[in-house]
Amino acid sequence: MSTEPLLSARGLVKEFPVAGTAGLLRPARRFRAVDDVSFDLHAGQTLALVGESGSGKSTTARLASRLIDVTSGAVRLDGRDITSVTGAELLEVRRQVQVVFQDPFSSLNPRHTVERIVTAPLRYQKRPVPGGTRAFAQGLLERVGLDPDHVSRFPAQFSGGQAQRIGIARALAVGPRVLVCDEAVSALDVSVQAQIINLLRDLQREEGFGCLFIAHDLAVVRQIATTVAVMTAGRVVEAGERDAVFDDPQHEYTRTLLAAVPRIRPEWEQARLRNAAKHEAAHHEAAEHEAAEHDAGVGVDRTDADNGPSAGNGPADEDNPTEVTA
Ligand SMILES: Nc1ncnc2c1ncn2[C@@H]1O[C@H](COP(=O)(O)OP(=O)(O)OP(=O)(O)O)[C@@H](O)[C@H]1O
Repeated sequence: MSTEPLLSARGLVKEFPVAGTAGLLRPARRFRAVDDVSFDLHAGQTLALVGESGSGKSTTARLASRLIDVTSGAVRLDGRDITSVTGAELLEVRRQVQVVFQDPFSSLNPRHTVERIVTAPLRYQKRPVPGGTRAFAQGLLERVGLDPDHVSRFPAQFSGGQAQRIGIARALAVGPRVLVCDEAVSALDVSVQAQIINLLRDLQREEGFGCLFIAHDLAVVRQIATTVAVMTAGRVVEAGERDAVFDDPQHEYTRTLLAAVPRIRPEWEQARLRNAAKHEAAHHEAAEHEAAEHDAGVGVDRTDADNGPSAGNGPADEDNPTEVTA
């Protein structure tokens, strides 16, 4: 790859204090969750971080998006170290690097309309909403394949897949250059996962963002990744082009990980997937029905949607209740 990376990490280390180890004479012990991780992400490409639970993928993603601070190492956006920027510069990093979380429902405020949710990043960024909040929100919904007339609905009126589309719409609102998807399809049924992956691929083609895609499911990674970094115990043990890693794994751990993936889904799992797809369709229908009744009978109070105190979707934002800072 000859072009400069959009986002790069060099020697990332993150240590957390180990609870209950400090005493009067003993300093707190520290656990190294990320240990000397480096990677490059290029515009228009998807780098997947894979590995078993606890291998340090999410912590790496959080370091790369400045949701938590590094213990040491550097994260560069367009060649510029962002690990210690503050104020307006950090705000700009937050605009350029947006995150889509695993559980769409817990990352969307249930008391806010979709219109308010997807435009929150603009308020956080203190930017005007081009063309007015409603029209802008409708445009975002269209871009992620949702009905623009549903802007006044609440998260509970959507299925899991639709809710994740809302999370993606919110991330797109401020024109990010990097989209960090932290297990963004893991909570969804497999048929819905495929739809969201297609959506992400289409959006990436249109917008050219780089995508840091965190997943433990290798079948999902194979569908979306350009390059893959395999993590275990906080370290990257193998990295390279997707097909090279999948077809000719060099590290023993990668081989073990790949061997654990069933190549052909057994009949019982195919049946489960068919049922899950049916359930999702039924949920859609029920949600549609409920929403139609709601739209017809209940006035939606949007008085605080556009005028409230500067809401946003930064790490401590009310629209992102699951986000944490260390
Ligand atoms: N805030 C924290 N304080 C202490 N330990 C943490 C913290 N965040 C993560 N860890 C630990 O760091 C290690 C890596 O966690 P991380 O969530 O990055 O792994 P992961 O590969 O994303 O796994 P999963 O898919 O289960 O989230 C784990 O052992 C985890 O318990």
